[in-house]
Amino acid sequence: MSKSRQSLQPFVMVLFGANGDLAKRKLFPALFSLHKNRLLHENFAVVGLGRSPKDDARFREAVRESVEKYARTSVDETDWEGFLPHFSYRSVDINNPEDFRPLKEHVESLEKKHSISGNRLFYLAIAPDLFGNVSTHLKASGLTDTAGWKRLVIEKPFGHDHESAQRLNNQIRQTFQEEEIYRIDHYLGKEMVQNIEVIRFANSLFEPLWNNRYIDNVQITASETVGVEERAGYYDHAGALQDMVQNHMLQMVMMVAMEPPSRLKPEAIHDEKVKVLRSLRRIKEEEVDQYVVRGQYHAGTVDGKPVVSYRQEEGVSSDSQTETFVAAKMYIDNFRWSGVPFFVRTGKRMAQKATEIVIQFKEMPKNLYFNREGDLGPNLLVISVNPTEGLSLRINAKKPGSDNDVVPIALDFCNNCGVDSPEAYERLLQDAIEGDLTFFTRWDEVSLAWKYVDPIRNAWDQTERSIPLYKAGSWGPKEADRLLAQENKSWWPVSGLRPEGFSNRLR
Ligand SMILES: NC(=O)C1=CN([C@@H]2O[C@H](COP(=O)(O)OP(=O)(O)OC[C@H]3O[C@@H](n4cnc5c(N)ncnc54)[C@H](OP(=O)(O)O)[C@@H]3O)[C@@H](O)[C@H]2O)C=CC1
Ligand SMILES: O=C1O[C@H](COP(=O)(O)O)[C@@H](O)[C@H](O)[C@H]1O
Repeated sequence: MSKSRQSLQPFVMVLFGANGDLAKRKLFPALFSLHKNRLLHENFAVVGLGRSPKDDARFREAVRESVEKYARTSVDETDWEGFLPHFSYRSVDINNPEDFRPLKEHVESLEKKHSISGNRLFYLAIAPDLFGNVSTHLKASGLTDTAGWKRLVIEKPFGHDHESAQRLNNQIRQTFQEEEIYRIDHYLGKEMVQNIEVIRFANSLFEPLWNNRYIDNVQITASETVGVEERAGYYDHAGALQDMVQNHMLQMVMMVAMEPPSRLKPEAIHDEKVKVLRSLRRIKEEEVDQYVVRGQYHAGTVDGKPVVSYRQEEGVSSDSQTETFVAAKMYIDNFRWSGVPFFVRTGKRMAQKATEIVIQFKEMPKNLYFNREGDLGPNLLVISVNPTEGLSLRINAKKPGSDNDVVPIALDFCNNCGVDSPEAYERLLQDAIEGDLTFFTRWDEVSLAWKYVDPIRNAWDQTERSIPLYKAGSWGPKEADRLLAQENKSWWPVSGLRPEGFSNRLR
């Protein structure tokens, strides 16, 4: 976030879904942080839209409450004066094209009032079945005919399979060009996910080793302790494959595996990411069991508290076969990665909340040294994404005072110890306002990601076998361990690098 305020642009944000959970928990606090850190132009306006009738004063009150509850930055009484007057509210039914005409008049009046020269950011924080209609009505009403720029920020899920995603894309492309579409994957707004490229391409130490000659396997975990929460209506149809693998997990795979881009420009970066997906081995329906494992949590204990099974959660069907856990073995069949398995796993109600990437390097060609257990442990590079952000390089060294007793030591770096990193939504909102597409997903990425997951979904939909269960509070079903055991490997325990664990002490 090194932009100077002079380079910032005035804009109107037209926020569909302004009474919703996402707006409340993420978007208003993100706007507040950007404003407080002087990262928004003084001339900006946000028009919140929802079905519920509300006046501007009530809406500003709701914005204020959400900022007070969820903002990461401190809030002073004096902050409101310069912030809340930028917000207004209109009641709009997205399914009623007539409602878009008064909206257009309102946006034009805001532009006049705040001296904004037509830059319009349309943000869809609404249910996915409304995405297409909004885009169509925006065009028909003339809201997208503007003297400045127009951009569409669209939340996930982008379709529920390749066909529906293609349909949605065709529909929004009637109104917006590809370079005007900002498809959100909030993992790309995370500090350490963005850092992967820097770690790889700014260190001569790593890049020569970043290939199948030196890397044995890659493991990516995104584990959560929460269950389905209040989202059963969506989740019981989506499952972890659609909710996490099609987007966040594959995005992390792409960041680890991509070739260096020719320039640090969105097109060049997206081109390299897409090449990874093109080389990603597609799994045929009949091969799914070889490569992918699913699971569903049953009752157990998480963080010391008893929790119910997935099927007992409110809104979940009592015989649901929806997966709340997925583990997959992926191969990227190109020169760099041929033969290196990428193991990914994600699940709800697991033992610990952690997103972590482990790069396991190959063993030495010949071991001169041994540790107490026998062979030396491999070198590991652990990129901790969430909740602690950091890096840990595990190497072997002589135990102080011993002859040749070798112990693993960790060279640790903590990115967010004592400092707060910006929230993913802050970064992404700022990028969308500034027109930087780098950390949004391009259509060909989304399309190829669906082509990877669709056969898996089809195989699971057709199987008569019941879904394997795992105990809430565990690391998932046993089958996930077998996926690695077939390759003579095992999951590294999630280190969940904690602030107090950061030191280059002997482990
Ligand atoms: N919540 C989260 O943490 C995350 C959400 N997302 C995605 O963000 C999007 C929004 O999610 P979320 O905020 O949880 O959803 P909510 O259900 O909480 O909010 C949806 C909003 O849409 C409005 N709305 C519904 N129907 C209409 C309509 N016909 N016309 C106008 N407005 C309408 C509602 O307005 P009103 O209340 O006035 O009827 C409500 O404010 C979804 O695509 C979701 O998948 C993605 C990642 C995380
Ligand atoms: O997109 C989603 O991500 C969250 C997990 O995000 P994180 O930033 O907390 O790791 C997940 O809970 C949710 O089901 C999914 O839709």
